[in-house]
Amino acid sequence: MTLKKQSIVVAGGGSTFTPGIVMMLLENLDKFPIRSLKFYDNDKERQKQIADATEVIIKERAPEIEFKATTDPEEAFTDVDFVMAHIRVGKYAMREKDEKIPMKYGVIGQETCGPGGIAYGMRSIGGVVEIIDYMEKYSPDAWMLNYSNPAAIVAEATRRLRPDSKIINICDMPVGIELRMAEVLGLESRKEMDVRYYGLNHFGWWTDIRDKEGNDLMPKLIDWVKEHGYITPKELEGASEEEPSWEYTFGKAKEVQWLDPDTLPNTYLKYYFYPQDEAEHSDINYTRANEVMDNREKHVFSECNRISNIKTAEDAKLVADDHASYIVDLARAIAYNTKERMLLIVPNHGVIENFDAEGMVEVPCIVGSQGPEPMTQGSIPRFQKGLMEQQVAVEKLVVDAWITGSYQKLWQALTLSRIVPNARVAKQILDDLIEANEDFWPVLK
Ligand SMILES: NC(=O)c1ccc[n+]([C@@H]2O[C@H](COP(=O)([O-])OP(=O)(O)OC[C@H]3O[C@@H](n4cnc5c(N)ncnc54)[C@H](O)[C@@H]3O)[C@@H](O)[C@H]2O)c1
Ligand SMILES: O=P(O)(O)OC[C@H]1O[C@H](O[C@H]2[C@H](O)[C@@H](O)[C@@H](O)O[C@@H]2CO)[C@H](O)[C@@H](O)[C@@H]1O
Ligand SMILES: [Mn+2]
Repeated sequence: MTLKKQSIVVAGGGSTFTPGIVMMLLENLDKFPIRSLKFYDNDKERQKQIADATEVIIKERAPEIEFKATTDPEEAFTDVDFVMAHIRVGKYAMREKDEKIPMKYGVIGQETCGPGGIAYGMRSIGGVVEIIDYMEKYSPDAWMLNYSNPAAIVAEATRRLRPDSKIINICDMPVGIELRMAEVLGLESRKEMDVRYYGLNHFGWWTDIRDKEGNDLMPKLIDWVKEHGYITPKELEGASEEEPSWEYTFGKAKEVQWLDPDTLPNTYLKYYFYPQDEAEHSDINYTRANEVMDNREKHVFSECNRISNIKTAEDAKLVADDHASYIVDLARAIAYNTKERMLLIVPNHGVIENFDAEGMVEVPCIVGSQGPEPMTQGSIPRFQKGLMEQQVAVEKLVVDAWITGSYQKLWQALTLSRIVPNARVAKQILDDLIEANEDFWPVLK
């Protein structure tokens, strides 16, 4: 069967993840053929560095694909089937502030969790909605596959502000963890596992993992994780290629797992269970944003500029990663009705029987041309229900604050977060964040 060739625009073409997505798309042309690939960004210079290298790569490896980079929305979003969005409103400079301002008050600053995530969410909502509107104006039949973070707040905002839009919010943290689970189990691929999982984005639990013969893989995984977290056997023997802060996170997962011995946790729960540990472990003068600027950002841009300068990508050191494989799986599922089973962020609507119907939950879905069809997860225990009710209220209050311009709602959101110790500290952090974000947030009264 001849597969329809797709037209894609990457929104946030200057993203450090764009090369990985390009490499993954080029590795999958047999399964996901492409006629046109465009980049869109609001920072021409940043995007140009990635685009110039991509031009060399495509000329050498897939010259039949029409490639263009632009900052013009009409040019970018006309005649596309998919918008693959991974923007970072305010870029790393603002991520650095998200991470350092809370630390002034002894509170962990993090990209998508707690005060850092709330600040990031207040910046992202406008940028993501703008891209949805461009897509619907210029390619009304297209789907938006959104990676832009903080996915939980962006998902709640798009549910409220664009309820009928064809947008799917996704996260690759479960993918990254499942890759490690597969290594622990000695499996060839994480796709040999069928999982049951529920939660909010960056706030969930695996409850059942089986192989294709239906054998229960949870006991072996639980035995490993309660001892080692998601550190793999190879890493345990000292053969780690992971960045130290990520290795620390995967190791910390064991202390998170202890809270519910029958499940396996998303790594991000450490921020909600051990916020003080995370603040003590963090250096206000050099946070994750600094690590990313010094490593991933430097590597991606220097490698892209090298390729552009020598005008060949023969020895390109750009790799497709989990982030990329997932978005191709999702695009294929929609384009060709593959009925792929994937964790996606969708409106609850009864998927979790005893949880807020209007909460955006991360659960296994069967994906076809009509989009995601969630798989019900039944009732959840009091512990997780209590945690999720509190966290979803934080996320909803942030969207309330953005929509209404309410200082009070945002103060409530910060105060309600498990990561912030009290209302006074919440207000101190809020007032600093308002000042730092004056170019990005709506005016709060
Ligand atoms: N969902 C997930 O699991 C997951 C995984 C990895 C990364 N991400 C997210 O992907 C995004 C990109 O990450 P990164 O580290 O590569 O960031 P980055 O700063 O390297 O790239 C983001 C790009 O977005 C552009 N941009 C910012 N605001 C824009 C706007 N309003 N319109 C168009 N373009 C805009 C920037 O100019 C930049 O080129 C971030 O939101 C990050 O959190 C999500
Ligand atoms: O601190 P960063 O920018 O390196 O990562 C923050 C993101 O971490 C998760 O994505 C990971 C993914 O889980 C891992 O498997 C691999 O693909 O790297 C990604 C980026 O490092 C998380 O899901 C994202 O939401 C975060 O933005
Ligand atoms: Mn994520």
